[in-house]
Amino acid sequence: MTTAKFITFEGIDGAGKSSQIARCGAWLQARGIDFVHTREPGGTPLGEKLRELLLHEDMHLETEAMLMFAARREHLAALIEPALARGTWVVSDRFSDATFAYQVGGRGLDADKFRRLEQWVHPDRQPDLTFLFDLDPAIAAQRLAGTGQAPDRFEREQADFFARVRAAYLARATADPTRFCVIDATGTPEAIGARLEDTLRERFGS
Ligand SMILES: Nc1ncnc2c1ncn2[C@@H]1O[C@H](COP(=O)(O)OP(=O)(O)O)[C@@H](O)[C@H]1O
Ligand SMILES: Cc1cn([C@H]2C[C@H](O)[C@@H](COP(=O)(O)OP(=O)(O)O)O2)c(=O)[nH]c1=O
Repeated sequence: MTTAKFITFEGIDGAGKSSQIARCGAWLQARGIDFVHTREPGGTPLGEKLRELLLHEDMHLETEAMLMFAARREHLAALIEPALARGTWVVSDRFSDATFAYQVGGRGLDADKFRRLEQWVHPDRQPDLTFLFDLDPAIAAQRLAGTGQAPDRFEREQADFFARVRAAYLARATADPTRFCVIDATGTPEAIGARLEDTLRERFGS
Protein backbone atom coordinates (compact mmCIF):
# COMPACT_ATOMS: atom_id res chain seq x y z
CA MET A 1 0.00 0.00 0.00
CA THR A 2 1.32 3.49 -0.83
CA THR A 3 1.60 5.86 2.09
CA ALA A 4 -1.47 8.06 2.51
CA LYS A 5 -0.91 11.61 1.24
CA PHE A 6 -1.84 15.02 2.61
CA ILE A 7 -3.00 17.42 -0.11
CA THR A 8 -3.92 21.06 0.52
CA PHE A 9 -5.64 23.76 -1.53
CA GLU A 10 -4.72 27.42 -1.10
CA GLY A 11 -5.39 30.78 -2.70
CA ILE A 12 -7.14 34.10 -2.08
CA ASP A 13 -10.90 34.06 -1.52
CA GLY A 14 -12.73 33.54 -4.81
CA ALA A 15 -9.76 31.92 -6.62
CA GLY A 16 -11.78 28.76 -7.30
CA LYS A 17 -10.33 26.26 -4.81
CA SER A 18 -13.61 24.87 -3.54
CA SER A 19 -14.75 24.16 -7.10
CA GLN A 20 -11.60 22.11 -7.81
CA ILE A 21 -11.44 20.18 -4.51
CA ALA A 22 -14.45 18.21 -5.71
CA ARG A 23 -12.51 17.24 -8.82
CA CYS A 24 -9.57 16.08 -6.72
CA GLY A 25 -11.98 13.96 -4.65
CA ALA A 26 -13.46 12.43 -7.81
CA TRP A 27 -9.94 11.60 -9.07
CA LEU A 28 -9.10 9.80 -5.82
CA GLN A 29 -12.44 8.00 -5.70
CA ALA A 30 -12.02 6.74 -9.27
CA ARG A 31 -8.77 5.08 -8.15
CA GLY A 32 -10.35 3.49 -5.09
CA ILE A 33 -8.31 5.70 -2.75
CA ASP A 34 -9.86 6.24 0.66
CA PHE A 35 -9.77 9.94 1.54
CA VAL A 36 -11.31 12.55 3.82
CA HIS A 37 -12.17 16.07 2.66
CA THR A 38 -11.72 18.67 5.37
CA ARG A 39 -11.09 22.40 5.82
CA GLU A 40 -9.41 25.09 7.91
CA PRO A 41 -10.33 26.79 10.02
CA GLY A 42 -12.59 23.88 10.96
CA GLY A 43 -12.56 20.17 10.28
CA THR A 44 -13.45 19.11 13.84
CA PRO A 45 -16.44 20.01 16.08
CA LEU A 46 -14.25 22.41 18.09
CA GLY A 47 -12.56 23.74 14.95
CA GLU A 48 -15.93 24.53 13.38
CA LYS A 49 -16.91 26.55 16.48
CA LEU A 50 -13.63 28.46 16.23
CA ARG A 51 -14.33 28.99 12.50
CA GLU A 52 -17.63 30.70 13.34
CA LEU A 53 -15.81 33.10 15.66
CA LEU A 54 -12.95 33.68 13.22
CA LEU A 55 -15.19 34.49 10.27
CA HIS A 56 -17.67 36.69 12.13
CA GLU A 57 -16.32 38.16 15.42
CA ASP A 58 -14.03 41.15 15.63
CA MET A 59 -10.85 40.34 17.59
CA HIS A 60 -7.22 41.34 18.07
CA LEU A 61 -5.17 40.31 15.04
CA GLU A 62 -2.86 38.11 17.13
CA THR A 63 -5.91 36.45 18.73
CA GLU A 64 -7.09 35.68 15.19
CA ALA A 65 -3.73 34.17 14.23
CA MET A 66 -3.45 32.09 17.39
CA LEU A 67 -7.02 30.80 17.04
CA MET A 68 -6.10 29.66 13.51
CA PHE A 69 -3.26 27.63 15.02
CA ALA A 70 -5.44 26.42 17.92
CA ALA A 71 -8.01 25.09 15.46
CA ARG A 72 -5.14 23.52 13.46
CA ARG A 73 -3.70 21.81 16.57
CA GLU A 74 -7.10 20.17 17.15
CA HIS A 75 -7.45 19.33 13.45
CA LEU A 76 -4.07 17.56 13.40
CA ALA A 77 -4.76 15.65 16.62
CA ALA A 78 -8.34 14.63 15.96
CA LEU A 79 -8.49 14.22 12.19
CA ILE A 80 -5.37 14.67 10.06
CA GLU A 81 -2.83 12.47 11.90
CA PRO A 82 -5.27 9.62 12.72
CA ALA A 83 -6.48 9.54 9.09
CA LEU A 84 -2.96 9.43 7.63
CA ALA A 85 -1.94 6.78 10.20
CA ARG A 86 -4.72 4.45 9.09
CA GLY A 87 -3.93 4.98 5.38
CA THR A 88 -6.66 7.51 4.57
CA TRP A 89 -5.58 10.42 2.37
CA VAL A 90 -6.43 13.93 3.61
CA VAL A 91 -7.56 16.70 1.25
CA SER A 92 -7.78 20.02 3.10
CA ASP A 93 -9.19 23.34 1.98
CA ARG A 94 -6.32 25.42 3.50
CA PHE A 95 -3.61 24.72 6.12
CA SER A 96 -0.68 26.69 7.62
CA ASP A 97 0.27 28.41 4.35
CA ALA A 98 -3.00 30.36 4.78
CA THR A 99 -1.79 31.79 8.11
CA PHE A 100 1.47 32.93 6.52
CA ALA A 101 -0.47 34.44 3.61
CA TYR A 102 -3.39 36.08 5.49
CA GLN A 103 -2.10 36.86 8.98
CA VAL A 104 1.56 37.51 8.09
CA GLY A 105 1.21 38.78 4.49
CA GLY A 106 -2.26 40.36 4.69
CA ARG A 107 -2.35 41.56 8.32
CA GLY A 108 1.37 42.30 8.58
CA LEU A 109 2.10 40.17 11.68
CA ASP A 110 5.64 39.01 12.50
CA ALA A 111 6.54 35.93 10.44
CA ASP A 112 9.07 34.66 13.02
CA LYS A 113 6.40 34.26 15.70
CA PHE A 114 4.35 32.07 13.38
CA ARG A 115 7.33 30.07 12.19
CA ARG A 116 7.88 29.19 15.86
CA LEU A 117 4.18 28.35 16.27
CA GLU A 118 4.30 26.19 13.14
CA GLN A 119 7.35 24.35 14.56
CA TRP A 120 5.47 23.79 17.80
CA VAL A 121 2.16 22.66 16.28
CA HIS A 122 3.40 20.49 13.40
CA PRO A 123 7.21 20.07 13.48
CA ASP A 124 7.14 16.91 11.37
CA ARG A 125 4.15 17.42 9.15
CA GLN A 126 3.77 19.41 5.94
CA PRO A 127 1.43 18.69 3.06
CA ASP A 128 2.82 16.32 0.39
CA LEU A 129 1.30 18.55 -2.29
CA THR A 130 -0.18 22.05 -2.16
CA PHE A 131 -2.21 23.49 -5.02
CA LEU A 132 -1.98 27.28 -5.02
CA PHE A 133 -4.74 28.91 -7.07
CA ASP A 134 -3.20 32.18 -8.21
CA LEU A 135 -5.55 34.95 -9.30
CA ASP A 136 -5.67 38.74 -9.62
CA PRO A 137 -7.69 40.01 -6.61
CA ALA A 138 -9.91 42.12 -8.91
CA ILE A 139 -11.06 39.00 -10.77
CA ALA A 140 -11.54 37.08 -7.50
CA ALA A 141 -13.68 39.95 -6.14
CA GLN A 142 -15.86 39.85 -9.27
CA ARG A 143 -16.33 36.10 -8.85
CA LEU A 144 -17.26 36.47 -5.17
CA ALA A 145 -19.73 39.27 -5.95
CA GLY A 146 -21.37 36.90 -8.45
CA THR A 147 -22.10 34.32 -5.72
CA GLY A 148 -24.58 36.72 -4.04
CA GLN A 149 -23.45 35.48 -0.60
CA ALA A 150 -22.84 37.86 2.32
CA PRO A 151 -19.08 38.38 2.68
CA ASP A 152 -17.35 37.27 5.92
CA ARG A 153 -14.63 39.25 7.82
CA PHE A 154 -11.94 38.21 5.36
CA GLU A 155 -13.97 38.57 2.17
CA ARG A 156 -14.80 42.16 3.18
CA GLU A 157 -11.11 43.11 2.95
CA GLN A 158 -9.97 45.40 0.11
CA ALA A 159 -7.90 44.64 -2.99
CA ASP A 160 -4.61 45.77 -1.39
CA PHE A 161 -5.07 43.21 1.41
CA PHE A 162 -5.58 40.42 -1.13
CA ALA A 163 -2.62 41.66 -3.18
CA ARG A 164 -0.43 41.16 -0.06
CA VAL A 165 -1.99 37.75 0.62
CA ARG A 166 -1.34 36.71 -2.98
CA ALA A 167 2.29 37.89 -2.85
CA ALA A 168 2.87 36.02 0.43
CA TYR A 169 1.43 32.83 -1.08
CA LEU A 170 3.66 33.16 -4.14
CA ALA A 171 6.71 33.70 -1.90
CA ARG A 172 5.87 30.48 0.02
CA ALA A 173 5.54 28.64 -3.28
CA THR A 174 8.88 29.96 -4.56
CA ALA A 175 10.56 28.85 -1.33
CA ASP A 176 9.23 25.28 -1.68
CA PRO A 177 8.69 24.49 -5.39
CA THR A 178 8.65 20.73 -4.78
CA ARG A 179 5.62 20.87 -2.51
CA PHE A 180 3.71 23.60 -4.36
CA CYS A 181 1.91 23.42 -7.69
CA VAL A 182 0.93 26.97 -8.68
CA ILE A 183 -2.16 27.01 -10.87
CA ASP A 184 -3.11 29.99 -13.04
CA ALA A 185 -6.71 30.35 -11.82
CA THR A 186 -7.81 32.53 -14.76
CA GLY A 187 -8.40 29.41 -16.88
CA THR A 188 -11.74 27.70 -17.40
CA PRO A 189 -12.78 25.20 -14.70
CA GLU A 190 -12.14 22.42 -17.25
CA ALA A 191 -8.60 23.62 -18.09
CA ILE A 192 -7.75 24.01 -14.41
CA GLY A 193 -9.21 20.59 -13.63
CA ALA A 194 -7.08 19.00 -16.37
CA ARG A 195 -3.93 20.64 -14.96
CA LEU A 196 -4.86 19.43 -11.49
CA GLU A 197 -5.34 15.85 -12.68
CA ASP A 198 -2.04 15.92 -14.62
CA THR A 199 -0.26 16.99 -11.44
CA LEU A 200 -1.94 14.30 -9.32
CA ARG A 201 -0.89 11.70 -11.91
CA GLU A 202 2.69 13.00 -12.04
CA ARG A 203 3.04 13.05 -8.24
CA PHE A 204 1.14 9.93 -7.26
CA GLY A 205 0.91 7.77 -10.41
CA SER A 206 -2.23 6.85 -12.27
N1 LIG B 1 -12.21 28.85 -13.30
C1 LIG B 1 -13.24 29.62 -13.00
N2 LIG B 1 -13.66 30.58 -13.83
C2 LIG B 1 -14.70 31.38 -13.52
N3 LIG B 1 -15.41 31.29 -12.37
C3 LIG B 1 -15.03 30.37 -11.47
C4 LIG B 1 -13.93 29.49 -11.74
N4 LIG B 1 -13.79 28.67 -10.67
C5 LIG B 1 -14.73 29.03 -9.77
N5 LIG B 1 -15.50 30.04 -10.26
C6 LIG B 1 -16.62 30.71 -9.58
O1 LIG B 1 -16.06 31.66 -8.67
C7 LIG B 1 -16.76 31.65 -7.43
C8 LIG B 1 -15.77 31.32 -6.29
O2 LIG B 1 -15.29 29.98 -6.48
P1 LIG B 1 -14.89 29.06 -5.25
O3 LIG B 1 -14.51 27.73 -5.80
O4 LIG B 1 -15.97 29.10 -4.21
O5 LIG B 1 -13.60 29.86 -4.72
P2 LIG B 1 -12.78 29.71 -3.36
O6 LIG B 1 -13.16 28.41 -2.72
O7 LIG B 1 -11.36 29.74 -3.80
O8 LIG B 1 -13.15 30.92 -2.52
C9 LIG B 1 -17.90 30.64 -7.58
O9 LIG B 1 -19.07 31.34 -7.95
C10 LIG B 1 -17.44 29.74 -8.72
O10 LIG B 1 -18.51 29.20 -9.45
C1 LIG C 1 -6.79 28.51 7.53
C2 LIG C 1 -6.85 30.00 7.47
C3 LIG C 1 -7.91 30.66 6.86
N1 LIG C 1 -7.95 32.02 6.84
C4 LIG C 1 -9.10 32.70 6.20
C5 LIG C 1 -9.09 32.66 4.70
C6 LIG C 1 -10.56 32.68 4.31
O1 LIG C 1 -10.93 34.03 4.08
C7 LIG C 1 -11.28 32.21 5.56
C8 LIG C 1 -12.06 30.93 5.39
O2 LIG C 1 -11.52 30.18 4.38
P1 LIG C 1 -12.40 29.44 3.26
O3 LIG C 1 -12.93 28.17 3.84
O4 LIG C 1 -11.55 29.38 2.07
O5 LIG C 1 -13.61 30.40 2.98
P2 LIG C 1 -14.90 30.11 2.08
O6 LIG C 1 -15.66 28.99 2.75
O7 LIG C 1 -15.59 31.44 2.17
O8 LIG C 1 -14.39 29.75 0.70
O9 LIG C 1 -10.29 32.04 6.58
C9 LIG C 1 -6.94 32.77 7.42
O10 LIG C 1 -7.01 34.01 7.41
N2 LIG C 1 -5.89 32.14 8.02
C10 LIG C 1 -5.80 30.78 8.08
O11 LIG C 1 -4.82 30.24 8.65
